[in-house]
Amino acid sequence: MVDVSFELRKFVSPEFIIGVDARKLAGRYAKNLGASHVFLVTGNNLIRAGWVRDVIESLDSEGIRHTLFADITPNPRDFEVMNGAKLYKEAGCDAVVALGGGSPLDCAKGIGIVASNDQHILEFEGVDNVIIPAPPLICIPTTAGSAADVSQFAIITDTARKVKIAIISKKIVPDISLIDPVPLTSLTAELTAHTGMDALVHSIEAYVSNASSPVTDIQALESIRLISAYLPLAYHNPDNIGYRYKTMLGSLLAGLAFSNASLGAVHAMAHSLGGLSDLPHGECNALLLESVIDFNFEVCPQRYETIAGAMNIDCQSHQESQIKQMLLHALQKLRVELGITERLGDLGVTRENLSDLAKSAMKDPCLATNPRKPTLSDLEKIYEKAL
Ligand SMILES: NC(=O)c1ccc[n+]([C@@H]2O[C@H](COP(=O)([O-])OP(=O)(O)OC[C@H]3O[C@@H](n4cnc5c(N)ncnc54)[C@H](O)[C@@H]3O)[C@@H](O)[C@H]2O)c1
Ligand SMILES: [Fe+2]
Repeated sequence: MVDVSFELRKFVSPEFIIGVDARKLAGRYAKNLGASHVFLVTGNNLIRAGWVRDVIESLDSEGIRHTLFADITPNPRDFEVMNGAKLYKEAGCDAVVALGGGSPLDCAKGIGIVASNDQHILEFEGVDNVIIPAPPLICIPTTAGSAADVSQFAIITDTARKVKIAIISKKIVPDISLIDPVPLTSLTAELTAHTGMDALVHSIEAYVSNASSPVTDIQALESIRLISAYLPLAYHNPDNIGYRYKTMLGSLLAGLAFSNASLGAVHAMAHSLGGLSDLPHGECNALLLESVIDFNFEVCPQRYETIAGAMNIDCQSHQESQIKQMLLHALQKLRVELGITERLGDLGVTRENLSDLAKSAMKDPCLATNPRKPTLSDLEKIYEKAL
């Protein structure tokens, strides 16, 4: 039998440029992609912080027109994508540039596929349901979190069903990602914490995923090392570009890992929570992570021990049960240091919500790669532990 590590595997990633001021290359890369009129998808905080102005100046300097679209909320909604696609067509755009956290980036991915396929965004739910490629897409992430700029995922809220759907397709991998640590300096401490924990959960879930591979393992472990060491430093020193760069690098590596190894129960359950109660995605992940590890640990203790090692926890000569407690304790300490101390109950989730939350998490495609297969009642219990 062939060792599972030698099996043929395929990986997708966009072309990416990483470094200080990468955002200012938007015009040059849009020109390389043949753009003449860019649809610029972003959010109001990014306009206020001045990052959008930098991108517009860069487009102007190459003689590229733009139409601005910033009518987007966190946990982007289906109708926001549809409105954007309508405006894209009416304005006669031929490329998309997205600047923001995961929400504008995912919305931009959605706008692209709706515009090229003339379908409703919710029809693309699931794996490989995009037929016609989207127009050229350049992404500029402003959080060290979602890594939507390198992933083959887009997460959109189905407002009728109150769930977040996952669209997973090679056709929504951006063409270019311009990864710049500078925009991270306008993140509040709370956003730094939430988005950074999202990135850490990406790498942990990719590493224990049952679709992990030697390539994604290297990316995930280095990402865990970088984020656990530098996220607290960036949180306490928000203007330090060096620390911001390390968290951005950690987020990029996590993105490459999870885009190709997929995620797990934390994300399935966080999508369900975000759809029902519109809570910040990273915060949902942070509040569920320890309970999910408590559930998963027994099926892959070695993997979790390696994660603990990457977090600089000295596990040598400890038994499995002790290692589990040491890892959970270190994650709790990190979460508290980052000011994430509330519980799901404090955020308005009630016992009556648990059954619906568990039902919709059961249907999320991220659950398929969780190392331990949960039942509906397992998921309810995990939510309950975090309540
Ligand atoms: N596509 C994927 O692969 C993927 C992966 C993980 C999460 N997601 C999705 O991404 C979304 C979360 O994205 P996110 O956590 O990056 O945040 P976000 O885009 O939802 O933004 C959250 C808040 O941060 C603000 N913000 C973002 N960058 C800022 C900056 N540099 N300065 C000041 N304010 C800033 C935004 O204006 C917003 O108010 C969720 O919908 C989640 O489901 C997608
Ligand atoms: Fe995420």
